[in-house]
Amino acid sequence: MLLQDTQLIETLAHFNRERIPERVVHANAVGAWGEFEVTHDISHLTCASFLNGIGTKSKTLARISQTGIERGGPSNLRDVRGWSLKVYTEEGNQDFVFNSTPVFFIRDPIKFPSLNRSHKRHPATNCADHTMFWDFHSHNPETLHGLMHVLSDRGTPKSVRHVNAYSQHTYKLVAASGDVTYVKFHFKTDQGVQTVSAAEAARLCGADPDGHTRDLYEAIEAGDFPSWTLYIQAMTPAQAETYRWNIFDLTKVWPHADFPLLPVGKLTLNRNPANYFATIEQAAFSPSTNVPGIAASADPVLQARMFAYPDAARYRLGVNYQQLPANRPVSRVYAPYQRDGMGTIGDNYGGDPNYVRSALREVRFLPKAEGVVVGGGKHEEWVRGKVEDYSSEVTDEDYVQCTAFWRDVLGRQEGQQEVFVGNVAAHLRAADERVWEGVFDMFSKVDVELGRALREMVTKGE
Ligand code: HEM
Repeated sequence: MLLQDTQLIETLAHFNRERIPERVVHANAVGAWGEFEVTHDISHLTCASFLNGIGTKSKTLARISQTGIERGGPSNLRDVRGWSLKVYTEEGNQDFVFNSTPVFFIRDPIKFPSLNRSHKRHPATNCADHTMFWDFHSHNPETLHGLMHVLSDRGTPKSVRHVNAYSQHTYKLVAASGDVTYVKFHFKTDQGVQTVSAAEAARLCGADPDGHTRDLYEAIEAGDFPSWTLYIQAMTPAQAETYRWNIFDLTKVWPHADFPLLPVGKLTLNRNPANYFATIEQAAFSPSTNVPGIAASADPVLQARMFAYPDAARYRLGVNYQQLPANRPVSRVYAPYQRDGMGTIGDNYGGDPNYVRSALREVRFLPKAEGVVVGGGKHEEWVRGKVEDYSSEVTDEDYVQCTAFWRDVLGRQEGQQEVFVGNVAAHLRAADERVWEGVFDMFSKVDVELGRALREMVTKGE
């Protein structure tokens, strides 16, 4: 064997470099191409062209993931499902990077690495560790509302076709006038929310670890296209000023009785990617990727995410990740001031001026609406506020929606309160006894009876 066998050397060398860093969270996923169609007019709320005109259709790419487990892990593990959608519009890409629970665990973004580490592997044993899971959650009880959703049977969906997706954050819709409406987005599955029991999920993790991946692929191949209906909840800035809940706190829902769901459109997934790595692994989604007419709110977690995702994409896929086929906008983007770098694809703007304000080639920028600042919207950036250290202290008010979930959601579904206590107890029993008391206390604040039932089940080992 000689080094001159170039084909051999190239083949082995390339094989050694096949892996790219997997996502630090949401590594395990399925995905598909699809189409979004506007069914209801909201042009008075947003100038986003893909949302204007009933019947307007846009191409999409969806990626539905599990948060904690590494790439290739069993698809039935209890977890929050991530739900990302890229809409390729004539004004550039619109990314929705949502989750399957209506609320998130934290509201101070610096806690995000801690949250995820407590769900992942212990630094010494390299095993999932229930003690650190409960140690984290019982000492950061703002996480409880999100946790209750995951520990109900919603944490073990039947398939990814049977999950809803929620923005959790408040976003802004911006009208052509610059007027702002605060919204929460909801994609509701048209297949209906369906779940499996904890016991069935555990069985499937062994019997069919790729179950959800195959389910979506085979449904699409068979022409049984899954779909979701997009709704918004809409609130004016004036309503936000006096609303009971801080709309920038994503541990809270807006009850539908206060802000009903308004239908907007329908998403259908109708084509499997020809190649998983090229399309789904190399896709990069970010809450900062917004078209004119959709903008981020002041939610500090959303603001932090707008840094985190492009940063992760540059690390994972390289500085030119926006040029990869899955991420490339379909509309013409002319940005000759962003060029070169590792993995440059295409003609790299040829000899066009690479500095601003050249007389050799005139560049016209989009006209700026009167009073509209970067990020869109007239309203919020004009409000004077006080800059102060952010606090995520927990008060009794934080338990109110947890209690409502326990009594009004689980309590109205036959047997679901018992299922919930059983799910929590089974998980907690595997944790060190030193963390039990804190967990009983936390659940007692939701409902005294819940705390008592949990204590009894865990301590008696029933
Ligand atoms: C401070 C809060 C958060 C931070 C710092 C954060 C950070 C990240 C990072 C670094 C990734 C990997 C991105 C990549 O490698 O391309 C990711 C993925 C993801 N996150 Fe977050 N995240 C946060 C909160 C949230 C919230 C609130 C949601 C849902 C509302 C969410 C949904 C997702 C989804 C769906 C993915 C997978 C994206 C994909 O399909 O490629 N995350 N997150």
